[in-house]
Amino acid sequence: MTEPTEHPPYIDLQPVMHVEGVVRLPGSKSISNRILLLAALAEGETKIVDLLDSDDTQVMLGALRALGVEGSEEPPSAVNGTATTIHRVRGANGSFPNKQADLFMGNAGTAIRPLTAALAVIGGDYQVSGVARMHERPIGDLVDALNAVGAAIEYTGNPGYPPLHIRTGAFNTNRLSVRGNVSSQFLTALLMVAPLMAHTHAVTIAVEGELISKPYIEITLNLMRRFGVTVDQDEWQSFTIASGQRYQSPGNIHVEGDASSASYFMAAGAIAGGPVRVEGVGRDSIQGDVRFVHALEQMGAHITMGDNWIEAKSKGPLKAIDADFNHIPDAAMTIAIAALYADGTSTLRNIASWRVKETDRIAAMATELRKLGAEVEEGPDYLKVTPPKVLAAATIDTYDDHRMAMCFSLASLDGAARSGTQVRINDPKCVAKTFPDYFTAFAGIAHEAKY
Ligand SMILES: O=C(O)C1=C[C@@H](OP(=O)(O)O)[C@@H](O)[C@H](O)C1
Ligand SMILES: C=C(OP(=O)(O)O)C(=O)O
Repeated sequence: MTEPTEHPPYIDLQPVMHVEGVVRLPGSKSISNRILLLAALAEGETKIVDLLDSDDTQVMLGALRALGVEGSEEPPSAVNGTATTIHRVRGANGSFPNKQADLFMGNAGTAIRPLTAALAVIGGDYQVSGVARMHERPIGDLVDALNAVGAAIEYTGNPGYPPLHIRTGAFNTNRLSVRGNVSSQFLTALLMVAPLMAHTHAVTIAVEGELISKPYIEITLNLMRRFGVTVDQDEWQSFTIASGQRYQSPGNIHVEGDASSASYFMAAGAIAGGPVRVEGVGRDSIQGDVRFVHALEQMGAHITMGDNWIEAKSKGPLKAIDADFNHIPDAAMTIAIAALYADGTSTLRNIASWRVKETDRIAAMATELRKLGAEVEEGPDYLKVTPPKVLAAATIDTYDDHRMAMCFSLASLDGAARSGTQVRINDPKCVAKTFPDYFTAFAGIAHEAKY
């Protein structure tokens, strides 16, 4: 593997013969950004252990700092031989000290959506923006839900999309309604701020129509509970927050490893030998993406799980899969790559949300898989992948999408079938969104083919 130099335009991955090893996962992005906001809204100081350090958490930390929320970071320390980080957030108890701020949210959906809801409900004078792609990612369903009950949010660019201007509204409602078929993050955002609207009366949030990515709502409800707020759930249709509940710091809270980041190593083990073990998530995880390994099992991989680890190894060539991946949209991208090594055509269904994420992931995946020789059929909400007999060497474009870069590293895993051709990944640094050290971790389990 050629290590990247300063701002490398690409990284070349030599064909890998065998994978084996142990990877300690970085903290979960979804859990980290939720905990940061809940800790900021809570009463008391929260000590956060093993927060993810990546672009998405840095924008959340930066925004909270700009809003006057106080915090500190301790230098990493070793606990039982493993490096551990500690962040402290002093909760501002349901408000933000700074009533005016210009907030840059990068391309972090888990930051901009919940924070927009919090700013709208708390009130002030705030500008909220992101990178160019963030200004193409929808936020209209959330803005509509909030403005319908008295928020004062305006679009300063294109209607339906950031950037936003948020001013003080006048809330007096006990019922909100939100669409759930574009992103579950809108419902997550409303759930997280509902206690701030429920001082004197209960607040119910109704979901209009279909709700996608449901396991992420479970993460939200779980973490709200850890901060002292319980939600009465009526299936996936409505959520009620009883009055008088306030966020209280749980004292210490630990961030489990990122289950979506685990998917690349689990797939590597399933494709190219293994065993590969990830540490930091396991059967106790609150992240829906751990269910990714069930899809790998269906494809024929051998999976074992402990409370806080998962291990994957190959049991022979992978079998093609035809399944609904609505519940694990992020980890499902890894299945599209595992499909390159399967014995027939795989179909990933119900993945329309891919089109409004870091890039249009259905289009990007189809284009790049074809470069490797796969036959790909792309639909509005599905992808069909038929692998080639032998993967072609290719230069993969990553569209500023961390998951494109991480997924396509797995296309180097057919060392046995390919003599000396390589995969080039353009702009590998885009992995910094959630996993800055990804390529070092990948090199740690990858054993190159020798010719
Ligand atoms: O709430 C969350 O932490 C997330 C929800 C999902 O988004 P959608 O609900 O938009 O599918 C997922 O893709 C994203 O990476 C993280
Ligand atoms: C969709 C993703 O991110 P975001 O939190 O920005 O929606 C992702 O990480 O795959």
